[in-house]
Amino acid sequence: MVQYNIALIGFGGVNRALAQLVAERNEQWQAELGFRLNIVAVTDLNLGSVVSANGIDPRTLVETKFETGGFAKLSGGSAEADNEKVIRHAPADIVAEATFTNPDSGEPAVSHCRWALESGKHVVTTNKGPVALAAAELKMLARRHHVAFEYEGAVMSGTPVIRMAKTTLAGAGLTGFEGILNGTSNFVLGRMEAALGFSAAVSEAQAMGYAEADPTADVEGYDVRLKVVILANELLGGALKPADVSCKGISSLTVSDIETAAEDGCRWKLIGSAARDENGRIEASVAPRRLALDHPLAAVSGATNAISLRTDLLGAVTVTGPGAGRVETAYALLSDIVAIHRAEPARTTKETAE
Ligand SMILES: NC(=O)C1=CN([C@@H]2O[C@H](COP(=O)(O)OP(=O)(O)OC[C@H]3O[C@@H](n4cnc5c(N)ncnc54)[C@H](O)[C@@H]3O)[C@@H](O)[C@H]2O)C=CC1
Ligand SMILES: N[C@@H](CC=O)C(=O)O
Repeated sequence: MVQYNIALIGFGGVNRALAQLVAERNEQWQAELGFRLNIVAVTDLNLGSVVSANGIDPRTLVETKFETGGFAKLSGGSAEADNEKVIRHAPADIVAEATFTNPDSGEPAVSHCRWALESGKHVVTTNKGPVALAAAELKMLARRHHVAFEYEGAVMSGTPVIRMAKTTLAGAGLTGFEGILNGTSNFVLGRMEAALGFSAAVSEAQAMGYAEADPTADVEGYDVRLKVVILANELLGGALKPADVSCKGISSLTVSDIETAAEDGCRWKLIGSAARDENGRIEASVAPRRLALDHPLAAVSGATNAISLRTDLLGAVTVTGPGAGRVETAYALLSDIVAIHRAEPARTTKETAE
């Protein structure tokens, strides 16, 4: 039986959903994917940390109502998150980083990834900060330590974009993209179309688990800006920083703007885009746009995202699917683990007797 020991860093919506999936689907994964997951460590700023080489029961993790510092009550638990010690020394093969995204420095998530890679552990993350702001360093560390740095969920949650474009569209001549890349703002715009106020719509998005810890990042476009940087650098060979991407969010749009657009047969959408010109220069932006209803992105509703990848050989290839959500994003972590397993199963798997 192949089993990966996994450490969860940050125990909010996404990693909690991953623990729930482990509780429910390990047998199915073993049969279909050829491995199972064993949670050996969890840290969270509010809850503390817990480490157990034999594994922590995922049902206990998801079903217990922990108070602040509550992991101290578990065997091997502490009220302190102690991230560096846990990441460096827990007996994990894979570290799943899902703490909050810091759009300015990427910290502390960049350090979490760095500690894991330096100690020979694979990293899977949904956190946009390390990917947008420190990908070059973290990829170099991963190569040096013969481990993987995977981050499919950093863009469009569990909907495959980064790996799909890099592998399945290799050679198609990608020259640019435009898309709806933030589930919260698209959800908010839809609720405002139904005449709900801006703040109430944002509160609904928070309750659904779509929004960032600080939803300003969603509605001011900063989250999309990080995603545009990630896609431009990963898919168009850019070396963009957030400051290279002009950025405007949806917070200045009023219900009246939205009604006027509807009267004109249009709909407001927050669009992230980038294009490479013939000199190799990349222009990238984030801005609300009034789209005619027959535009391919106009019908994308709720927390759904969509991206049109412009290619030389195929024209536009459009992918649509969930752009946010706890389980949807936890699936992205699983897809990263599947990629690690398929790439080099002999490198890190632990063969244990059944
Ligand atoms: N929720 C979603 O739909 C998506 C989320 N993401 C990203 O995934 C990450 C996790 O998202 P959620 O689980 O929804 O966020 P969340 O806010 O529900 O959970 C984050 C958890 O990290 C913990 N945390 C914060 N700083 C920490 C630290 N220094 N050490 C240990 N724990 C710390 C918090 O206490 C919280 O429990 C974020 O970076 C987010 O941007 C990416 C795609 C979609
Ligand atoms: N807050 C983000 C979550 C995914 O990145 C969003 O709403 O899209």
